[in-house]
Amino acid sequence: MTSSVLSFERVLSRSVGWSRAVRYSPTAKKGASLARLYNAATMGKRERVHLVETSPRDGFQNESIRIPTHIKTELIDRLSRTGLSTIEPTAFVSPKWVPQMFDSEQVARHVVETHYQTSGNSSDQKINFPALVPNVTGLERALASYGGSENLKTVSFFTAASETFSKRNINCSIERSLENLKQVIELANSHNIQVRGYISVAIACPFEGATPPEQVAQLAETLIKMGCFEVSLGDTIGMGTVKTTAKLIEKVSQRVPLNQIALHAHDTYGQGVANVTKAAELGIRTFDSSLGGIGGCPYSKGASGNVATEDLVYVLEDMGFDTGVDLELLAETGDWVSEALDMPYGSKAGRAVLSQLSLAI
Ligand SMILES: CC(C)(COP(=O)([O-])OP(=O)([O-])OC[C@H]1O[C@@H](n2cnc3c(N)ncnc32)[C@H](O)[C@@H]1OP(=O)([O-])[O-])[C@@H](O)C(=O)NCCC(=O)NCCSC(=O)C[C@@](C)(O)CC(=O)[O-]
Repeated sequence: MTSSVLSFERVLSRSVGWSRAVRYSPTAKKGASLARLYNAATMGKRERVHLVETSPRDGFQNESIRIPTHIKTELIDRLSRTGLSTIEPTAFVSPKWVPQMFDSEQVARHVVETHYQTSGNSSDQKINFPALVPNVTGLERALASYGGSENLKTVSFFTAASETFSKRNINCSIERSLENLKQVIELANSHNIQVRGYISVAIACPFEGATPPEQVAQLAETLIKMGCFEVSLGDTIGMGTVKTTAKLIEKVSQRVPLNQIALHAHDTYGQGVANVTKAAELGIRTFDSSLGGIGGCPYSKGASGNVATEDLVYVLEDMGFDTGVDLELLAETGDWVSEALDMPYGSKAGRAVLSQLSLAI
């Protein structure tokens, strides 16, 4: 059965590529179930790329309306069923600075209750839910809300490549933020928690202009030497192009191994997918993204959303990578959250998948 289905799709794939063939065969419903067969048949054979879903945190933090906690938690629950292995649920920053994070404790508690203890669903427990923390106060809050390091496996710390952005975002110099990181790493190490490091404005800063790649490379090396397991390069205002992204990766990879570098692309100038594609060609295998491309940074005027997760799944699968993510479920979730928040659904790939599905009904 499986082989005949696969041979049917093999024919289609000659013209449009495997992943598209299985997804977008003449009957999209059939295509979707064939996609699952294809994924099962090729599991472990395609190189894995790791997507870090940031919509509940990065996506929501910039929204001016106060998003009810139940929408945040339902989004996390829905995302957890799509195959994503890392979902950043919330940030333990000051709600005076980012009012949307008024309910970090409740969101974290929901994650633990639903996905670690009571569900008994082992697949959910494979998901990592890292909390964003700016300092040791944030880490302490995260530890308390997650019920300890048994549940909190990873935290993400953030600093910036420009002094002005650092001051605006976290109210301190880069040097001071590294002192905060030192404290965070000390406490995290004592609990066996791994620390991821974000570097904002890695390509351009809204206040200081283009960021010299060498400056980012040095900072990235410092973060790794201090104990971060990975450094995520944030194109916070989405000004990066294929050219500047490639230059950045070239410089950073001279100091940090490629497997410890992630790209956090924003799509402000419509370059997010192209930049991720380039980075993947250059050997990056971890990408941050946000469902439906929602999001931005409250301290960077005009920074629109992250690159859409749906668009990345579409293009990376077509490049032959295994994202582990079900694009159809993702698109349905994107559609749901857009409706729940009364905003347009921002992923083109997601919209196309949904329209194919509605045609097939
Ligand atoms: C960093 C702080 C907290 C410094 O804020 P501050 O006011 O300079 O902090 P402070 O250390 O002077 O303390 C002042 C008060 O804040 C409290 N405080 C201190 N720390 C915390 C904490 N963790 N949680 C809650 N409260 C905290 C502290 O307890 C004290 O309370 P008070 O005595 O006045 O009642 C503040 O500037 C802040 O929260 N900034 C938020 C920045 C933010 O969330 N930005 C968006 C996320 S980063 C991002 O989106 C970029 C990224 C990662 O996605 C990558 C990219 O795209 O570039």
